[in-house]
Amino acid sequence: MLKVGFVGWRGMVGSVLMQRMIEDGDFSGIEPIFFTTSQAGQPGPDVGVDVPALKDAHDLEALKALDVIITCQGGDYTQAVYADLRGEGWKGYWIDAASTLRMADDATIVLDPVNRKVIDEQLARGARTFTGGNCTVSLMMMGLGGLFESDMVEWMTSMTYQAASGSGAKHMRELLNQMGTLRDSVATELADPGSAILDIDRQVTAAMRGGDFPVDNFGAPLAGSLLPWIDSKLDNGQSREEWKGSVETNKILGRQDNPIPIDGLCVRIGAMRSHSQAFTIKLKQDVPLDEIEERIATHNDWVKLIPNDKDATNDSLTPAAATGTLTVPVGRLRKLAMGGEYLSAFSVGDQLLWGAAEPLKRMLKILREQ
Ligand SMILES: NC(=O)C1=CN([C@@H]2O[C@H](COP(=O)(O)OP(=O)(O)OC[C@H]3O[C@@H](n4cnc5c(N)ncnc54)[C@H](OP(=O)(O)O)[C@@H]3O)[C@@H](O)[C@H]2O)C=CC1
Ligand SMILES: N[C@@H](CC(=O)OP(=O)(O)O)C(=O)O
Repeated sequence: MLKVGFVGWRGMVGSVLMQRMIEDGDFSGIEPIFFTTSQAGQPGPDVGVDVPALKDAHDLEALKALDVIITCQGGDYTQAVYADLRGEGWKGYWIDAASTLRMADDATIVLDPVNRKVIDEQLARGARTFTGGNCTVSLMMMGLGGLFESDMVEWMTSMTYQAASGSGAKHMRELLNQMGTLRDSVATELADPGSAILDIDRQVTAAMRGGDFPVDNFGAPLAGSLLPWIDSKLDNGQSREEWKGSVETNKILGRQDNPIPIDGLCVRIGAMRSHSQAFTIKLKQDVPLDEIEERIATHNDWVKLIPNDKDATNDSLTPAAATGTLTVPVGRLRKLAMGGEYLSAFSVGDQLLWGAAEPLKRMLKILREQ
């Protein structure tokens, strides 16, 4: 029976992973061992099978006894442990939600509905390090996988609308506190249908700019506003999040030698946990729209084509509709005014499911089938 160690299982991404594994009965047939950086010795979680007390996540001897380690603990933990573990000769499988190792030569980015072939090739070569992709990248590829599979894309831009959860649990709380503060600042006026909307707007703006507005985590108002920068700045003016869109997509597709140009702007908005993206896609040829729709809709079991009309779009192509589901709706498909080779599309997806936990969960399953 595979001995599988879980690190970071009680965090936000880890909790979603636990929930999905319990739902699908993934804990039966493995020997799960839970690790912590702060609660060693405490009882392990209830996952439907007996588990030992929590072990110290920095205890290399305990980690070396494992066949597989799945970590959702974050990049700092990976930095602290991975190289030492490999340095001491550990040959187990490392499955990681963090970005730290993604672009390393010996790491494979996993998104098996899109790149199962790449994963299988890497396994056959003896690869032992697997990482989940960036959330916007994985969600984009789940939605548009059919276009990549049929090699239709010459280049693409992705303009993102990313949820607060991508920054972590504290940020989700702060977004709600910001929303509440704004609402509370005009509670009296809102209760009076006769009050002037421009007065309400002035008060809300003053509250947003006020010294006691809660911005400790985001550093700026997000509720009632947006933040057009995610992650650090690179020398070429891209944000790191924007850079990932290109390098990770091409690595997932196994075409680093012949990359598809992909670029865009990544923007944080006041959604809770579903990322949205607007795409401009330059096709290699003027392919008819019904063929494009067919390719997209039949690529995997989770993509859902949304008709390009107002009711269907506002009903099904939103964070409110996609959150908590594995469905990746794709819509607003139409040819742009620039010509038949220019396609627009819009997609949404839960960034904690396909954007983080689900590819890791499925990679463990692939290992179990080996
Ligand atoms: N957030 C996201 O959207 C995505 C995140 N990732 C990656 O996953 C990593 C983890 O992200 P995320 O899950 O958001 O991180 P969290 O901050 O939610 O959890 C990380 C760790 O914090 C510790 N912790 C301390 N206090 C608490 C508490 N009150 N509740 C739960 N855990 C607590 C836990 O470790 P311990 O038990 O050891 O104390 C936990 O494993 C990221 O750093 C990133 O590398 C990847 C894709 C998307
Ligand atoms: N940066 C992403 C979340 C994330 O954790 O990405 P990565 O796994 O690439 O570090 C966001 O803010 O939405």
